[in-house]
Amino acid sequence: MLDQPSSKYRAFPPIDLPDRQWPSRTIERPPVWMSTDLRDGNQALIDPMSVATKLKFFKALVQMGFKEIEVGFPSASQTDYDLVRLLIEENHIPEDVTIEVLTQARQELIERTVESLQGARRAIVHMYNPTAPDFREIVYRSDKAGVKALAEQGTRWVQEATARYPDTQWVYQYSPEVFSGTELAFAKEVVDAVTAIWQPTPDRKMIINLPATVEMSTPNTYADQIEWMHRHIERRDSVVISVHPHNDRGTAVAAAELAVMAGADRVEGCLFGNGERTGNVDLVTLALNLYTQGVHPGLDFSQIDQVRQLVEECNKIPVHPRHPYAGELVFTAFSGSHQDAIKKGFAARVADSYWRVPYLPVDPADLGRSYESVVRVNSQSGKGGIAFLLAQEYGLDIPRRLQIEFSRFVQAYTDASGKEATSADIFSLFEREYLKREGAIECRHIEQHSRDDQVTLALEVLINDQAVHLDGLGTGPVAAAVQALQTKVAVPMQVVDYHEHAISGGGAAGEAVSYIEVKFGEHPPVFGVGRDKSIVAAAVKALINAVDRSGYANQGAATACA
Ligand SMILES: CC(=O)SCCNC(=O)CCNC(=O)[C@H](O)C(C)(C)COP(=O)(O)OP(=O)(O)OC[C@H]1O[C@@H](n2cnc3c(N)ncnc32)[C@H](O)[C@@H]1OP(=O)(O)O
Ligand SMILES: CC(C)C(=O)C(=O)O
Ligand SMILES: [Mg+2]
Repeated sequence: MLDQPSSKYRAFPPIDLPDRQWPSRTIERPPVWMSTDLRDGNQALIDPMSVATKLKFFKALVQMGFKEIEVGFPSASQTDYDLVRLLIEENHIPEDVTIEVLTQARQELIERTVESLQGARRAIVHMYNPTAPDFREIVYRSDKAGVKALAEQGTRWVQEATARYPDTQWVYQYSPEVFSGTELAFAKEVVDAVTAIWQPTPDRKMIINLPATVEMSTPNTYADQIEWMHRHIERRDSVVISVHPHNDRGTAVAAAELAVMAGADRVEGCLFGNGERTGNVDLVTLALNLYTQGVHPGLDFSQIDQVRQLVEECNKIPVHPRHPYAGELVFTAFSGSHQDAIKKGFAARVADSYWRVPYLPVDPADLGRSYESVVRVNSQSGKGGIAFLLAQEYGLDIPRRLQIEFSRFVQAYTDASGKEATSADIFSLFEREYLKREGAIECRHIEQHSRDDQVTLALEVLINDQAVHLDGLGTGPVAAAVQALQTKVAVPMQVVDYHEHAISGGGAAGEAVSYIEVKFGEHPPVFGVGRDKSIVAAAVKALINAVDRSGYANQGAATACA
């Protein structure tokens, strides 16, 4: 039993912002994205990345469209230092991409950080110091004045160090670390003091990053904090407001979205939410959330599986199968009613219209994911999913009542195995029962002649391994085949439904398939299915399959042979 928390934890106090504007805003364009996979993400890994791995990750981030990438903490790690040198010396940084590096507000670290960036065309130097009360009191044994003085002093050190390399276009980023827990008036005081020293202008902006270093409140409170800063800080037109939400409460994505509505221009995060503890905000989810609202995020996740594989390989951390957009199972429906709705949604789809497939917030094809994974069949599934797989993968558009009949075979199979039935399993069950049934009656040869609206059929069939010749006459091939076969069936046969179509996909493309539903005497109808290059042969095979499955062929054959 959990202890009573009220004497141990305090609620985060609400922000006094009665005229808050963000709740009625919408996001109409993407923020500037900054990937900190190679810094915040990397510092949280069990095995931090090597230079080679970081380079591979960096190139992939560039490919995805990131224009700002935090590549490391070069004063802390030789690997990070070497990576920065490699990126610059081997020209791996495209013209429109800016690398960023992090440093504490310590002079020797700042000097080495700036030194690592020598020769860069443009670079962001990111300095941080914690400003929240717990950090002032517990970690730094300091006070507000001391923390503010450190921010100011650090900014001057960055100014002095960068001035030594005038060929680089320097961008300064300051983070009041643990902004999420800092008194707003004090956060503003520190930020204003920093911008007063750096003197950004609208043409030479600096970045003020307001991190939820630890996520401490509901996302609306973070949005209030951001809107308050957006409305109160000095030199707002010369500042890019950036947010850096961590996910301690599991609401970083919501916090980032509301923060952008509240005035943030830029979002820092990691792919799939890697990062310290519960991670940084997930940039993939944020970007694709925008995409599904009709706003292009400016990042390319059109091959999401490849992105996921790369990140899993570099971080050595798996992406959860239910992770939004990218998880292995997120475009998979197992349950019958979901499959049914998805199948109907795909069937009703009109090209170039808005996406309206029930249960699927995004078209898997937009993320390079195939439809085959959309529907998977287990014992929770119904006819809809089974029919969907047969249609998508084998081009079989089976009629509704046949779906009901066939789903019983699949249900028996999944119940017995306790496992998922793959589309190959389902197709093989379908073949075993209909298309390649090894029954008592089999078609060997068909000859058709037409005259005066009448069709004559000559059939060679095997009944219980005996060759039999049958003739039939009718208004069409199906009627002629019924007449031919009736001589071998003990009860009257009546075709109650018939469908045929050409197969457009799968291994049988170009063939025709016929579905026939036949009533035998007073018994419930039975389906037969036939497939052949010739539509007549497909129809005859379907009828023979129905006769065979009905069980009356044996009786009829016995009678005929007698
Ligand atoms: C929220 C974040 O993600 S912040 C980024 C965190 N990332 C990292 O720390 C990864 C890389 N860091 C490191 O490798 C090391 O911390 C180093 C090399 C930077 C520094 O190492 P050390 O000098 O051994 O210090 P250590 O790691 O113990 O840091 C604590 C000291 O730094 C000081 N410090 C911590 N952060 C800052 C800061 N932002 N500015 C100034 N001083 C700071 C602390 O007050 C403490 O000082 P003290 O030793 O006088 O008490
Ligand atoms: C360095 C800062 C921005 C950080 O990672 C954090 O506060 O979480
Ligand atoms: Mg962080």
